[in-house]
Amino acid sequence: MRIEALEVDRRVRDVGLLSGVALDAPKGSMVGLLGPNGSGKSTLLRVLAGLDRPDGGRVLLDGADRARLPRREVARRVAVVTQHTPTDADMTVADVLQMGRIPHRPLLAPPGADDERRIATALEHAGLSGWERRRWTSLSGGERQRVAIARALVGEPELLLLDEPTNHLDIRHRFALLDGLARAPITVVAALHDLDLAGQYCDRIVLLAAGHVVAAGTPAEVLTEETIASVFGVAAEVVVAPTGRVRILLRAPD
Ligand SMILES: Nc1ncnc2c1ncn2[C@@H]1O[C@H](COP(=O)(O)OP(=O)(O)OP(=O)(O)O)[C@@H](O)[C@H]1O
Repeated sequence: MRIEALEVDRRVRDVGLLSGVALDAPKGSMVGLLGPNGSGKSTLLRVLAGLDRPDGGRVLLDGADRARLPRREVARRVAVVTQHTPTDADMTVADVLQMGRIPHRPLLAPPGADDERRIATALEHAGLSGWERRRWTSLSGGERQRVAIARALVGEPELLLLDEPTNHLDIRHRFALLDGLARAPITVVAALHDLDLAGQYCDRIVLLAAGHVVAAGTPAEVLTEETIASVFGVAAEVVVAPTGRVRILLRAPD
């Protein structure tokens, strides 16, 4: 599924959080939302996810205004993982993943064997095989993050919106997650803080600062030493591989 943001504005009590933001994530692409703290990444993801309404502009899903699409259809096709955990309740991991299957069942229908098979597969991909009966409340931060992403994927979405999906993950699981997402035929829009990971895995990058898009394009176009210095105030060494992947070495201030 393709998602586009056209001239999106978002205001809260007359304070502009987003202003004229444009984004285009073609079907199957992985788009990274980058920017300093408070630049508007989460705000934009919430608007893309339909959790907040834009005060101006539009969000299109495969060319159709998302505000006019039936909610259940959007819930079946689009999954969102915010920074808030999916539940505070004392549920099992299997219960949490069953929440991701709800839009795929007739209303009030109980889970079936097919749901259970899909849950087992999603847990296997998350490296959590056999964790169905573990209590959600007993999981570590990184384990919860992997379960939250597995819950999103178990609904087999065409579009996945992720807010800092790697912030609790160890380095091996960061690579495993981004590698899996880059290979999957899903469109992904993810807010990320790790410029080096974004440079290696994203097809396109949208760089925000103070609610505006300051640069958008391929990692090699956006993640230049000049742009990193001016937007983040950090010196970096950027190496672009022949594959187009970008490696970024950040330098500690003297
Ligand atoms: N409900 C609100 N009322 C007032 N200001 C808000 C509200 N929600 C967000 N903001 C402000 O909007 C700006 C953008 O916030 P947002 O959470 O989108 O930033 P971010 O880029 O995701 O930041 P971070 O990297 O710290 O997660 C911040 O300055 C934040 O304080």
